[in-house]
Amino acid sequence: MALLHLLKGAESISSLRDRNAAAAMATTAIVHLFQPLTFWWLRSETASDSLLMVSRTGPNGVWLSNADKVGGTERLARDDLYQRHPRAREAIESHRTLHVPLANGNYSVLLPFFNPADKLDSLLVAECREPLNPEQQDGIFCFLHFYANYLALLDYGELDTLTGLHNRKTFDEALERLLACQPEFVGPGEKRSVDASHPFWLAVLDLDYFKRINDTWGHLFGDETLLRFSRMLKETFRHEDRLFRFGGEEFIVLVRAQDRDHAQQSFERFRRRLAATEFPQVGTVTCSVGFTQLDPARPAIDTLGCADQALYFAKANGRNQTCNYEALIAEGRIEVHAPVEGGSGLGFDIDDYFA
Ligand SMILES: Nc1nc2c(ncn2[C@@H]2O[C@H](COP(=O)(O)OP(=O)(O)OP(=O)(O)O)[C@@H](O)[C@H]2O)c(=O)[nH]1
Repeated sequence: MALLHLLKGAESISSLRDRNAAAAMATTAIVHLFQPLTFWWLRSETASDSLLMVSRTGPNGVWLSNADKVGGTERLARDDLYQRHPRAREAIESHRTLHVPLANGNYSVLLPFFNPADKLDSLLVAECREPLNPEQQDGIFCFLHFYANYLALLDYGELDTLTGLHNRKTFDEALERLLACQPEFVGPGEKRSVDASHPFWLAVLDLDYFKRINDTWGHLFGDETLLRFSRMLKETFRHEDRLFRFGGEEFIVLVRAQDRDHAQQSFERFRRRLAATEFPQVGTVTCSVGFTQLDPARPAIDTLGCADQALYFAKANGRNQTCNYEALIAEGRIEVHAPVEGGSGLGFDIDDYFA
C-alpha cells in the first residue's frame, strides 16, 4: 500500500510544473512511506555548500520551503547540520543509512541519497519508532531519484543554458506570483511567517559597452564575461533574491528590502564589486542598473517598463551607475512611465519598447 502511495505521488508530480506543489507532493509521499515522528528533508545545491531545507516537521505540522518566494527558503550550513546531528557526516561520507538508537527507545535515521555523479542529492533526517526496513529504504531511494530527474527536466526548460540563471520564460510567471504574493504552505497547518512589511524591488542590469567586448575579444570571451557576471550575481545577492537572464547582456534581479535606500544599497554593492573586478583578458567590466518598487496595482509589463526607463537614464547619463525610477520622477528628471495599453503579459522586447 505504501509503495502504491509513492507511485501515486510520482504520477501527480509528473503532471506539475510548479516546484512548490511538487515539493509538497513529494514530502507527503515520502512521509507516508515511513511515518516518521520528526522529519527533515535537505537537498544540496550546486552553487552552495549549505543544504536547502525542502521540508521539515515543526510544532504545527509539516513546513515546506517555498523556493519561489523571496524570504521563503531555509538553509542549513553543513557545520550546523553536523553540530546538531554528529552522525550525519558519517552517513554522508560512508554513503550509508544510519539508525542511531536514542535514549527514548526511538531511532534517529540518517539517510543520504547520491546522484549518478556520486554527489549528495538529499539527506533525510528523521526520528522513527523502528529502523527503516530494506523495502522502505529502496522506496525512498527510487522516489528521490525520480524527483531529482523531474527537477532536472524542469531546469532544462527554465534555466538559461549559458549562465544557469532562470530564463526569461520563467520571469513573467515569477513576477506575477510576487505581485500576487500569496503565501503558500503545506501540511496540517504550519504557516511560515513571510515578512510582508518589506516591499519587493525589481532591477534591470545591463552590461555597459558589451558589444565592444565581443568585437574586441570575440564571442567566446563575451560568453565567458556573461558567465562570470552571472556567478558574481549569485555570490553577491542573497539566496532568497531571484536572478534572471532576461536576454543577451540584460539581467533582472528581484529583491525584498525595507525601503528604497536598502534596495539601492544591495544593487550598488553588486555594481561596485563588478567595477572593481578584473576580468581575464577583458579587464574592467561595468553595468548600469535601473530599479523600481513592485506595486501590486501596477501591471507587470509597466513595472518592467519603469525599471527599464531608469536603466535608460543611467545609460544616457554616464553608465556604471544605479538609478531608481521613483527618485528620478520625484526629481523631475524623467517623465512618468506611460502604461502599456491593454498589456497584462510580458510578451514584448524591452529594447524595441524603448527604441
Ligand atoms: N557573446 C555574447 N554576446 C551576446 C549574447 N547576447 C547578446 N550579445 C551581444 O551583446 C551586444 C549588446 O550590444 P548593445 O545592445 O549595442 O549594447 P552595449 O554594447 O552593451 O552598449 P550599452 O548597453 O549601450 O552600454 C550585441 O553585440 C549582442 O550581439 C550572448 O549570449 N553572448
